Amino acid sequence: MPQPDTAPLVIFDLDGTLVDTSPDLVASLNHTITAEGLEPVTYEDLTHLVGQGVHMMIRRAYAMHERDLDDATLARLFDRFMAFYLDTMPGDSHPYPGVVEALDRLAGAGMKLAVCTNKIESLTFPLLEKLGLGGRFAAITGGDTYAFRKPDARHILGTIEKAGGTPARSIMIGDSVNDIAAAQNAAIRSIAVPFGYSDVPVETLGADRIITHFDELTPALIEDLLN
Ligand SMILES: O=C(O)COP(=O)(O)O
Ligand SMILES: [Mg+2]
Repeated sequence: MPQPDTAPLVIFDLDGTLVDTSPDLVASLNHTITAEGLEPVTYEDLTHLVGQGVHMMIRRAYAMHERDLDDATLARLFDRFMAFYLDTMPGDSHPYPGVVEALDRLAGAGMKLAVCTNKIESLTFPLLEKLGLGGRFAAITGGDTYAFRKPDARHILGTIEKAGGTPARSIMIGDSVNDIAAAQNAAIRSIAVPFGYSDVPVETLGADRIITHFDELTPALIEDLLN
């Protein structure tokens, strides 16, 4: 049984929650697909493309343009995307307003922090490092850390275990259906943010709370949701 005084663990999604990566995701994807003669995607398209990693983003861009994509081309385009994204990282990507202050506030109150993202580790780790956020988390898990990823509950449960937390004292914060469904599947509390890349209104996701700015993310809110 978890002890009631176990430190809360606050788990963050990355793309569209902690960091606005949209300028660089769009630029890297367009660098990749326009070389194959496809029209560039727009920022509005991004909400339908992100969420399940780079391979899926390329696949969805091809599907959007009604173009076939064989496995060998996908592998080549993945390498092209990775090279460009890593080379230009962090580019224009930046933490959302109030993120750093919120992380300071929660850590200052003795809470643990973690990242659970479907972005693969080889992109997640350098991005967090380059933005100066890397050292703040008890655990960082990516879309390829396990053989499963959000919305699979085991991605969140694995993150909690790695961070030394307990499900009953953990809360997931994310921008998309993957995050809130994963939290529900893991039977933990969740908070949704409306400024990320959801393709549906976040009000429809069934999160326990919606915050519109990180200023609202306080130790008192976390304790309130966990009680
Ligand atoms: O990179 C993706 O496709 C999604 O990443 P996220 O889980 O951090 O939103
Ligand atoms: Mg996200």
